[in-house]
Amino acid sequence: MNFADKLIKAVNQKESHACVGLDPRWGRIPEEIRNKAIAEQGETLVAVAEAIIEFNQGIIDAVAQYVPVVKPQIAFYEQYGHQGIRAFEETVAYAQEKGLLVISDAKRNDIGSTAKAYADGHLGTANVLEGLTVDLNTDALTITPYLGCDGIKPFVNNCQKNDKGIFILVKTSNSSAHELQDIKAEDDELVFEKLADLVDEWGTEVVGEKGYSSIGAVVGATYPEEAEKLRNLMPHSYFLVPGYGAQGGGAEDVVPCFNEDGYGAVVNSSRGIIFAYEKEEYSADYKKAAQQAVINMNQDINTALKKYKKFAF
Ligand SMILES: O=C(O)c1cc(=O)[nH]c(=O)n1[C@@H]1O[C@H](COP(=O)(O)O)[C@@H](O)[C@H]1O
Repeated sequence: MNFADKLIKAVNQKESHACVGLDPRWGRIPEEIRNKAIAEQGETLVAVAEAIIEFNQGIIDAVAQYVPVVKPQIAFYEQYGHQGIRAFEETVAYAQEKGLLVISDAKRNDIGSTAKAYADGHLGTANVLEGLTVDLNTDALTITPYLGCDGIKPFVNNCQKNDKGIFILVKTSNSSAHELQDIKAEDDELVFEKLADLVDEWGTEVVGEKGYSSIGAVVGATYPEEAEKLRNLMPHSYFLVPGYGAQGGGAEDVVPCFNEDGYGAVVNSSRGIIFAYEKEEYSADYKKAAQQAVINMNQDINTALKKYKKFAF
């Protein structure tokens, strides 16, 4: 099944457009988890990996019933070397075991021949031995577009071949996004609009039964006006929408990322969910807090969609 169809099926099952970002920060993992890992493994990177794995598994158990997809950002793992990568792999495997789709947020790209290695590692099978599986193998991957189409093709090929998805950075959520993305390109079109045209074009071969392509776009919740334009430029692309919660984006801000059919975007929140236990209004138990935060986020988004879109849960 095409990735976009898989995503929509999962969205329908959970009645949720939310994505939980698994971005663990050592100092914000509950103290009892950190202390236990250090007691068992000493002050080592093995302890760091064990703490991350236990924390993530707790979050996954708490939210799996309520969201279709999770997004581990690989920077929070690879900073701890091979132990961090082990934690990433075990997190991905656990999430998939619990029926969640996994977007690997690794923002990859390179010249075509190197991009193929990235594509095979994250969205396929490294071509070494028959039957060898790759533990980084996720359902979708974030991609930077800077190198042009030869760096994109290997990812698109693997999406087609292996029913995977990609989300290409089009309009990012950060405050300096405009420095490059809003530069005027040809015909007064801005760079991010030109990118949107390309994403739409790259997606034409990978459209699923529900009318959405597996070639998606990253569009920040912090730019609702631009999102409206982008929705029109890429009617068949699914959007990954970061910036909700900790970066200030709210439910009304993400509405323009959706089509009238009530689909077309998954909204990510990382810190707002996984560290909800630090806030007074939530339980001090990090799992209960994450679960409540996700329930609130679903309600928030579904209510806003009901108000503005023809179809919604
Ligand atoms: O590709 C992304 O996911 C991404 C793109 C973007 O434009 N902005 C953005 O914040 N992200 C990621 O989305 C997550 C946002 O985390 P919170 O701000 O904690 O919700 C982080 O993993 C970011 O790396």
